[in-house]
Amino acid sequence: MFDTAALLAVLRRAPVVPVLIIDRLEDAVPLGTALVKGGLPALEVTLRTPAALDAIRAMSAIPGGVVGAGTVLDRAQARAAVEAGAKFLVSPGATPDLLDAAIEFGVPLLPGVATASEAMIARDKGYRVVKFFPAGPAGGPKYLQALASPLGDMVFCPTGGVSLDNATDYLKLKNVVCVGGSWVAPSDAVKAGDWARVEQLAREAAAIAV
Ligand SMILES: O=C[C@H](O)COP(=O)(O)O
Ligand SMILES: CC(=O)C(=O)O
Repeated sequence: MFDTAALLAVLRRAPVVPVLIIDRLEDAVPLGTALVKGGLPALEVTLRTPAALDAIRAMSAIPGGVVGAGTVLDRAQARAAVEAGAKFLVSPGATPDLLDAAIEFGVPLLPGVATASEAMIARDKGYRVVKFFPAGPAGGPKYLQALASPLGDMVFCPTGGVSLDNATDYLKLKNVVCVGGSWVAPSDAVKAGDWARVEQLAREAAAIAV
């Protein structure tokens, strides 16, 4: 059975889960440290770059952080992420095999869904916490609000097009537990090694009040 409590324990630590694309391994620890210092402990390292798995390994040592893997597309990637030390997994969509694999591995998975049917497929496997992706293009807060009554026992982490400006529109919905977004780690700041800016963006995100 899927461990909903373990996933919620990670997602409830802050209103925002940073979605990270790490090209240079040497950026991983200072980037993660700035985010954690700013108040965002749950870090989603997307498996979109060759450095991602090593980044997860390195960032797992950051005090106060909880490092997970994003863009997990299949069972093999889920296994590799868990072996690298990922404490949670995130996917843009969900296949039945990925949903099963996370349960078998005993690692919390936040599977992506964009429709009621996709949410129901995850729900059938025991998932009650899912990612709404891509949140903005798929319909934004109004769409998600419309799912709250029929899918009354599910909660969402909207990701994709979320920013400091619109995060509250999602976070005030009763079926939203947190939001995900890359805006707290802009690629120009990461390239420049501007960790003070990242920490400040994290601080603003962590302080979002609903
Ligand atoms: O691929 C996109 C990530 O899920 C985050 O989306 P974002 O860059 O709009 O915050
Ligand atoms: C979209 C996202 O957050 C992911 O790639 O897992």
